[in-house]
Amino acid sequence: MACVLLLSRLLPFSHRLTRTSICLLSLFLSYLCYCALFPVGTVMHRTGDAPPSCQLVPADGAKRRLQKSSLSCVLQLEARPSSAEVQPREKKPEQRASSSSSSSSHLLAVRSDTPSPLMGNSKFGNKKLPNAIIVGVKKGGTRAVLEFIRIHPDVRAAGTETHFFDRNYDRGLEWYRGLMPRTLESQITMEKTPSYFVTKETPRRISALSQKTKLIVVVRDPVTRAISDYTQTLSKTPDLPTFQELAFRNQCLGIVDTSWNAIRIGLYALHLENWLRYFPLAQIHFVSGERLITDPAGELARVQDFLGLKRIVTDKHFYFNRTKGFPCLKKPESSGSPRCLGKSKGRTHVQIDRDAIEQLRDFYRPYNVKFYEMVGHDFKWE
Ligand SMILES: Nc1ncnc2c1ncn2[C@@H]1O[C@H](COP(=O)(O)OS(=O)(=O)O)[C@@H](OP(=O)(O)O)[C@H]1O
Repeated sequence: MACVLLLSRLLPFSHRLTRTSICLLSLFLSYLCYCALFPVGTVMHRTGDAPPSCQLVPADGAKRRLQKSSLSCVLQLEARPSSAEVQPREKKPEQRASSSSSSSSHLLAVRSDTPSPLMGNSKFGNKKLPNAIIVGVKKGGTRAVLEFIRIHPDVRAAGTETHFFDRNYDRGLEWYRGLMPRTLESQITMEKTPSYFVTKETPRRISALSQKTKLIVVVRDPVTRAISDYTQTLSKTPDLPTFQELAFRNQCLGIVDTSWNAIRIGLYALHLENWLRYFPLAQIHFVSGERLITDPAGELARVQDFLGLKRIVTDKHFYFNRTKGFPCLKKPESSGSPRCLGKSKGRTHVQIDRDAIEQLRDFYRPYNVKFYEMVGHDFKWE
């Protein structure tokens, strides 16, 4: 109003203006003063409130989503730690492990073994250290055994290789336990890490934890196993030397390079000696990697017997997938689809010339014979 009075005095021709036009002008000038004193926005929202266009609205009962996703909305919501809906939840150790690409990437869905917090511990059990471990051998068929046995209702398994007893021992038992699924009292906890079989410290460490731990070793013709191992490494490292260059110190003289891991792993008798210093033979079960492919139900029957489980996994659960060339799990009755292991299982092997294969067969023969004697079973790797 002060502005209006001042203006009316300054205007020499005001007398010519009608009362109405002065009123209109004063209203307009009042509006200008008001705008100068209170810029747009200062009175729209209380501090801390999101603009209405950014508020969270319930959708589908449980989930919430942003009504509008403008950048300003996103920034405001990020600054609100209490808003659980927009905070990415921190991954649990087993989830971290599951999502990382491991050497044993597999198509079978890794089960989420951790129940939702709403379920509560009493109903869904506790995380326990494993009662049974598949300790080897690399490329023997360890993933197939684990995925087949874990369809048994009394078995629960860690989805990924923990490497606790070889690479992660310093992390401690609670770290290891944290990787395990929750189990009921009646259920067996399992894990598989194929490198355990050839790691010197592992048998001592497992026996120090529990001498009752049941051990499973999936063995396969060491020559085929070495070629499978090499094929896998080559798929990740294309400029690798040839198989023969790595397998022999001198191929003409038939001198095999036992320092190459792919060769060393196949010396089963030597590795087993180390295990027998800590565990009786009766506590170790050997699965034939070859029969696991031709008769998965038969091999799984023996695994269930060894673990003291009712024979629930039977031939009803398997079918032979011609495209894959391997047995796969049938569609479960409830839902889902048939499940085969992933692309890294059942690769086409690199072609190795017959002479090299014969030389390796000669090299492994005495070790194989010794191994058959030790375990009391002829695996017929000829
Ligand atoms: N049902 C079924 N489906 C696919 N693959 C099967 C199956 N049963 C056994 N196998 C054999 O498993 C071999 C891989 O062994 P692992 O799982 O022990 O490999 S790893 O050490 O975990 O990388 C894999 O070796 P490659 O054939 O050399 O790829 C398979 O021969």
